[in-house]
Amino acid sequence: MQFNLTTVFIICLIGIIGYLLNKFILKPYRKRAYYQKQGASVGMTPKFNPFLGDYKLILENYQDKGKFIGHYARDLALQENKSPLYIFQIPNKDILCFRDVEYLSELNKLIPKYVDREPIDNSGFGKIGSTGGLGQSRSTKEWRNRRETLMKTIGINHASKFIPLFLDHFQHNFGSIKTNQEINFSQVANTSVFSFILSLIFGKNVLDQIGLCNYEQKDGSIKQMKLYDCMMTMSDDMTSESLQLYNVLFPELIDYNLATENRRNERNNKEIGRILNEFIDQSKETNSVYAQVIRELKNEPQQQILSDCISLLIGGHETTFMSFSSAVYCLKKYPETLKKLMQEINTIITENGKIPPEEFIKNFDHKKLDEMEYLSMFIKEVLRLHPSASRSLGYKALKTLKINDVMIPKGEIITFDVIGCLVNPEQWKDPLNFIPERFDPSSEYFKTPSDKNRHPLAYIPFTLGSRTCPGRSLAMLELKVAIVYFLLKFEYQINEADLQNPDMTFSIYSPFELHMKITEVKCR
Ligand code: HEM
Repeated sequence: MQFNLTTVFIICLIGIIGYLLNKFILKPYRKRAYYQKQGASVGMTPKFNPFLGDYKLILENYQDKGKFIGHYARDLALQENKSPLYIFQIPNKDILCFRDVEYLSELNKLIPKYVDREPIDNSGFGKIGSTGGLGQSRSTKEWRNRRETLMKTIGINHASKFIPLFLDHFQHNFGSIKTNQEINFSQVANTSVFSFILSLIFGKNVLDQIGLCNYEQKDGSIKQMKLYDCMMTMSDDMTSESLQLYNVLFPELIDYNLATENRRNERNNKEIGRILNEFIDQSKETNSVYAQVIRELKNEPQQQILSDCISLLIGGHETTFMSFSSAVYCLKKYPETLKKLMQEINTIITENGKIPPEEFIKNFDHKKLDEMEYLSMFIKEVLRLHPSASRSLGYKALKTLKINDVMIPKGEIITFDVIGCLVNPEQWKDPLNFIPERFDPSSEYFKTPSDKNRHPLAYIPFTLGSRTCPGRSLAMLELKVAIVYFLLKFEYQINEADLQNPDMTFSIYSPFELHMKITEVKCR
């Protein structure tokens, strides 16, 4: 018996050691060797760090310099020795990132038949619904049908009908700010965008009608919270959890909720789902996105539509308020840009003093936004230099593929290196300089450094193809309205140290918040 137990123990130990060696050392090295053999088209960090892979650099940067994952991708993209693809090696999950337009173009032709959506990790709000939502599902016929219906309801061609609702939420959160008040802009923008998108999806005043969540705190005690606070706390929790070393080393802990913290996140996720379901069951709302989709897609299960709506909520929240923060930040960092934009607002919006700002805000004429060419270029440049999503969601190679000169094995996880494309020095002149005019065909910056027209895939803040962001039109409109609203209403200051910080940027996983002083409230 004694002997048997010892043998079993030794066999198990050898098994575990073998598993760990394979996972952390053999597999990643094999992957590197595979791509190294294929020549210079696939880049990788010069030295592989056993156990942590490229995550070591990210963690160091995150902790020591206040940098975050997006910076890592940007730094990589700016390296001199550029390759069109690179592998980003994190324990158990190597990801092949595309950053060259020709390769992207080839990849795009293979989506969705041979390359399709694969969630990179299983964490997050996507689990609130019982099934994967819009952003996590494979591109089936049913998915296409659901996506088209949802896009119709978020107003792909006439999103302007949501402007009054949007302004209501902005006025509610920004309206009471006073002259000389110091504000955490990120927080106010976050609340405004979240409450807008939640109302758009589930109905006006949803936040007042929804019940309290029983949120499980880190010490195990339950705190009753409003849905908004619950989701925000959870989002912060999940960001910090995903950077915890144990989750980095063993992503299975997140996938299968094996660590205590992940189990707690899962329980809180379910609680948010319970509150939303409860609300939907008793809601009489008929105009919300959810209600419209339920009416149109009678054969789809209610829980699938709820999951899809949550995809919209998650996809349309952080990305948009972070981009708004970047825009407001850039205006102070680049005063010439602010001057030009104010001139355009004076000429087109307030017609050189003829229309008082408060009157314009009350009767917002969205057609005037279409005339604001500089505003459009400004937002495009903000999304180029500060993309709120530094890379796409995950895709998977469904069979072995050849993309140009690179063989990609079946099962490989693939993403678009959004930030890498947006600062690609072959496509953009002075890629790190903020120049809105680069979107003006008459500007010298409109062309590539070799004086050619830019490739259509050079500009991909929302990515491209059949899985491109379904909220892009809504997002562009929201940003235009939000910026005009903010500039008509406030004068503000951002402290010099923040303006001079070259790493300050606002995007998913960014550790920064935008603080400012409101120096004048120009209208109520
Ligand atoms: C400035 C704002 C936004 C940016 C920069 C942005 C960017 C992106 C990016 C890069 C993706 C990944 C696409 C891919 O994997 O190829 C994405 C997907 C998605 N976005 Fe957005 N987004 C924004 C706003 C919105 C809004 C307002 C909504 C909804 C109302 C939204 C909903 C979604 C959804 C549902 C997906 C998943 C699409 C799919 O897999 O089919 N996004 N977005």
